[in-house]
Amino acid sequence: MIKMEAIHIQQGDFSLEDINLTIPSQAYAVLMGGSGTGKTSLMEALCGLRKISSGAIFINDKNISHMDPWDRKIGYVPQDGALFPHLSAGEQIAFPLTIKKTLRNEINKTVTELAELMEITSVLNSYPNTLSGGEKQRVALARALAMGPEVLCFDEPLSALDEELHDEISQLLAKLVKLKKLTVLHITHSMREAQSLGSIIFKLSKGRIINIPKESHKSYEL
Ligand SMILES: Nc1ncnc2c1ncn2[C@@H]1O[C@H](COP(=O)(O)OP(=O)(O)OP(=O)(O)O)[C@@H](O)[C@H]1O
Repeated sequence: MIKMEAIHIQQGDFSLEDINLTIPSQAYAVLMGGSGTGKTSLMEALCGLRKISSGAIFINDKNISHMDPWDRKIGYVPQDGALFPHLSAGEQIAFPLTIKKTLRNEINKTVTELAELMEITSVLNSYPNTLSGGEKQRVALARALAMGPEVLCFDEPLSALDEELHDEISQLLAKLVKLKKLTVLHITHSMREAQSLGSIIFKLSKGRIINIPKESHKSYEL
């Protein structure tokens, strides 16, 4: 379970105050809301990439508010995947494990397993500039899974993909999350995406989190 309690974020003139969000274990939560409402900021706070001024964040009742990002057991796929241009696909997947000084043979085993799962074994030695859009997303996903996370965070993971690829990666996300029994927070502007993947849909609007009941997803004005 993810619990964000009374979160306050201040950055320049923008602030979020008293944000409360609960996502049950193994739920697939989708976060929607207008541009600039603070969705990415909230996700980055959860991942430990943005400072919170006050409040607390729990994962499965453990207070992670002051933990380093790599200790939070959260896999993060930022907007556009954010692959490192100078690392091969295999090195990208190995990266979080290298930071944690994992043994080389353990790293190799994880990279091999994740590459098989993501069907990217043939491109492990390729660099991002030669990967297709779908391959890049698969590498970013594999990298997010490398540390064996309990939670996955996706920031608009499908928005840059064409329709065919959108459906392919969308199905892959749904499959992975079930297989690995993960709890998910996924940001999107697409209600279609939210409806097809989400078990819970939240909207961030005017500094408040609103839970959109499942039965009213279709008619809800975003
Ligand atoms: N480092 C920063 N310093 C100051 N202001 C920032 C910083 N990062 C983001 N902001 C501002 O915080 C607000 C929220 O940004 P954020 O990226 O969280 O919104 P968002 O809901 O994810 O938007 P979008 O849907 O367009 O991606 C915006 O007004 C943005 O300009």
